[in-house]
Amino acid sequence: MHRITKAACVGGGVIGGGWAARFLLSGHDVAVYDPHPDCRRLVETVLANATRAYGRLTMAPLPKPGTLTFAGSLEEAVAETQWVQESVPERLDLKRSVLTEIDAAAPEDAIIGSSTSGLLPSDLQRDMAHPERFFVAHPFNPVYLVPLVEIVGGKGTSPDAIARAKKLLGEIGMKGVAIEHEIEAFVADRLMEALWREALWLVNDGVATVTEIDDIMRYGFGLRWAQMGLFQTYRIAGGEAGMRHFLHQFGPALKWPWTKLMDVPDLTEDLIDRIAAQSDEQAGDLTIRDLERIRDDNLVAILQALKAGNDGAGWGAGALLKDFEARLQSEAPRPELDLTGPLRLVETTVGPAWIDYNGHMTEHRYLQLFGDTTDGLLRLIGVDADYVAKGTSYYTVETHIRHLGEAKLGERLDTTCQVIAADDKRLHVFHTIRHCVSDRIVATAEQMLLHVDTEAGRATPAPRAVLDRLEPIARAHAALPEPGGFGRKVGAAKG
Ligand SMILES: NC(=O)C1=CN([C@@H]2O[C@H](COP(=O)(O)OP(=O)(O)OC[C@H]3O[C@@H](n4cnc5c(N)ncnc54)[C@H](O)[C@@H]3O)[C@@H](O)[C@H]2O)C=CC1
Ligand SMILES: C[N+](C)(C)CC(=O)CC(=O)[O-]
Repeated sequence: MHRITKAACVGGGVIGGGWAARFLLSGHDVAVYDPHPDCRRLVETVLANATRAYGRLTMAPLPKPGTLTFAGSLEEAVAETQWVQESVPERLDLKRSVLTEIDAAAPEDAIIGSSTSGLLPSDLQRDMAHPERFFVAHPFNPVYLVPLVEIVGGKGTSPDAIARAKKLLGEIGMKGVAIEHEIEAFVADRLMEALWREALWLVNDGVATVTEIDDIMRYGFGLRWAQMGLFQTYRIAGGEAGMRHFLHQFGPALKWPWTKLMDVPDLTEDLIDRIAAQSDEQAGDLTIRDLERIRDDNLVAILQALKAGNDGAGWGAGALLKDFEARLQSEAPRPELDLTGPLRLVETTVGPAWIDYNGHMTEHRYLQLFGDTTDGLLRLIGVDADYVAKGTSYYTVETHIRHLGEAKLGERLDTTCQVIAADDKRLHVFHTIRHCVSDRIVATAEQMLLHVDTEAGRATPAPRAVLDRLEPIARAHAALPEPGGFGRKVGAAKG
């Protein structure tokens, strides 16, 4: 099966840069071809934003980023690639000629996607010698955080290309949704256009300002859409009687004059001036770069919240993130076992969702980090997802955390684990969280875990295979100095 080792991005603007970042941060090499003189700076700016966002998005060990190169020609960029993504401006003639050039130069087994927002794939592939490997892969800005890609084949596209695209998108944490029928603007932009048109009318008619419309979305229905979409949201709005009742109750309103959707407002200079001026006022002092960072932090927080949703099983885009993290965990190279000191197991960045009303990392995130550290140790001794699926695992039965410093937004932290003692049922560990830069200790945790039969809910001896990995660590750590704060109990000094 084909895997991506190198991707090419032809066109390195907002979207091409986003694709490049997505591939690079998933560990794949990327060659960008874009004749724009400022292309390198623009792609590197997108990559800097993406790297910052990824540091906050996931606790899973990210792969070593791929190598970014800027090719001097399209032919050079697409050489030895498995995926070529075209993201040049939205003009049929330009895209057609660029795609035909890509088709002539790319390796035989490479697949070719176009980022077009609405042009028909059959029109785009018309002049290609190998149209079967071409499809629309319509992404969403920022490509490095929003996972959806609409995959649309044209008349000449082979089902194999669509299947490969979906699989390869999964490897880079994206969700390829294949759309059977090719229509202009596909599905997402059809929906967004409808709303956009209505919003333009509301501004045009002086009913609402740009800020009011955005507030109405972000304080209201926009919150619902990110997690349940349109139909499931309305199903719930029908009460216990569900969708059928909802349709009967609100269906007649569709015939009332509630929308102007069928007409398109003229984008007169006057309307453009009005929207641009209101948009400037709305942004205030915030630059596009400021807004990008705010947007990215909010998207990260939303994705993390959705990952924790549905009782921890993940929901929607959060379930996808959870699967992506599981894949990263399983593919991460196992660290070299250095037994000369406590094991370094987790490195992470304090994300926005971790900050409390005191402006620093909130207490339950410490427990999360300590839990992730324990998980890191367990994976090292063979207790991974497959092991747990077979019916035994370790449960934490006691934890004592000491908070010794503060951790602020964006700071890098790492954790270590010292095994204090272990036998066939018990595992006694001492974890430490430090600031990566200053090495200052932020918190420690002492934990006792028991090896359990998860079905019976009772302690049971760990198998020899696990103990064979655990015991050498425990023996080496027994020779280390006792960590500061070990065995301390909670209590006010008696006066
Ligand atoms: N901006 C957005 O929100 C979204 C855009 N798209 C689609 O992505 C595509 C690109 O759009 P953006 O990145 O927004 O445009 P952009 O204007 O930011 O970038 C286009 C880039 O293509 C380069 N270019 C022009 N001719 C070229 C050629 N012959 N070979 C290589 N590079 C060439 C330009 O120098 C420019 O850097 C369009 O098809 C658009 O519909 C898709 C989803 C969202
Ligand atoms: C404005 N747009 C049509 C180019 C938007 C898209 O295609 C997708 C997005 O990111 O909203």
